Amino acid sequence: MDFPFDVNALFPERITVLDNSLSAGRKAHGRPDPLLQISTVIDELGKASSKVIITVFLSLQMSVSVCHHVMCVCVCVSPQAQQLPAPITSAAKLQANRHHLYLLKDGEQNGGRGVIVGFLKVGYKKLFLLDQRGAHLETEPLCVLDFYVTETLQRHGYGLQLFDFMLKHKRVEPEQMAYDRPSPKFLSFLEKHYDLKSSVPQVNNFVVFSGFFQSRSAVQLRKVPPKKPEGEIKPYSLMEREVVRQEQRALPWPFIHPAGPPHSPRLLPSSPQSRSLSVGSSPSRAPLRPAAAPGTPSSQLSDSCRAKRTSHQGLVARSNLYSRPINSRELRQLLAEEQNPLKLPDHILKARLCSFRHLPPQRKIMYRNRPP
Ligand SMILES: CC(=O)SCCNC(=O)CCNC(=O)[C@H](O)C(C)(C)COP(=O)(O)OP(=O)(O)OC[C@H]1O[C@@H](n2cnc3c(N)ncnc32)[C@H](O)[C@@H]1OP(=O)(O)O
Repeated sequence: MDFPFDVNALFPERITVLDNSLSAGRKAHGRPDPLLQISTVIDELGKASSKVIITVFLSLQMSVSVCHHVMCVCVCVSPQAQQLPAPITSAAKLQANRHHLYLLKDGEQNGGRGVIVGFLKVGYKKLFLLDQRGAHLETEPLCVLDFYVTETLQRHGYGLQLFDFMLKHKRVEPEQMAYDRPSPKFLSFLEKHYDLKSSVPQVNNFVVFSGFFQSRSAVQLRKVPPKKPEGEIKPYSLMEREVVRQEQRALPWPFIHPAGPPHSPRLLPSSPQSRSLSVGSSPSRAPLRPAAAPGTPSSQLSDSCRAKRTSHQGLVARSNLYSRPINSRELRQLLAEEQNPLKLPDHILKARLCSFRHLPPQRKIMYRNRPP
């Protein structure tokens, strides 16, 4: 790839390592690095590399379209129109990340001004990977993120020169690295030059080879902590108990009881109507639902609830006539009187009696003294 400026002046070395400073090392002729030109080189290489990806993407897409919808093959005119990915490599992205970009030039070409042959971009990434046994590991390997050699110069050994340089520079072995969506050419390259062929299946786009997990120390591979053990998670039963406690606190007197024993069966706890079945006074909150039309099933239900509530208020009022805590027989009697003809189901009656029996003495006194 040639440029309208002197590549040799810009990049004195055969292979230049660029980082987020976009500095090419030695400054040519005492001048500051021509950032704009370096940015142009990176951007153009990034675009060229992404074209390869886009071509693969489009050919895959076309073949899928042809297979499944013979009549609906869409011709893609521009990457933007197809919402294809932006170049993986650009000057701006390099500046924004802690990656390293290796640039290979051929200084002899282009009338001695040199051409850019290709580039390789690497960087560390936090990855969750599966080992051969399927265990999740948190890793942060050096990853190959982008790799490109100009079309006309491929299969001339330039890729190998770049890759070998990077391995020495980073002091890393090929099997210790992860590869971000490697193309078939790149996979073939890795197999040919580094004998990397058996990859360990992953659920993300990264490819690692079998040596990856053996060659890493325990420090580099951190097992992803297992899901919280059951004991640490607040069990549902406890949460429910907490809810019950809150409900008990919220239950209007006298049907609350302080601890332990069974109490009124919970009937649709979220429904104000079901709540009012077991209360002795009107709900303090405004109704959550609009009033139902008369004659509808829900209006019948609320009528029945209202009647029951009135009945309970009556029960409270009558119990206040006693000058001592009433016993269960008396309560039963009161209930029978108050509920008639609205007979409470046995289990509710039983629960109420039970609830009453467990009222502490002071509550019973309050019960007695409570105004109607
Ligand atoms: C994580 C990523 O970056 S994935 C994207 C990788 N990049 C690409 O696919 C872009 C297009 N391809 C290229 O730019 C280059 O082919 C690279 C970077 C993959 C390899 O660079 P090269 O200079 O071609 O590699 P080099 O000459 O050192 O090695 C040649 C070997 O690479 C593989 N290879 C290179 N080109 C091809 C090709 N067209 N078809 C199949 N295999 C190929 C082969 O194994 C080849 O050996 P062979 O010729 O004996 O079959």
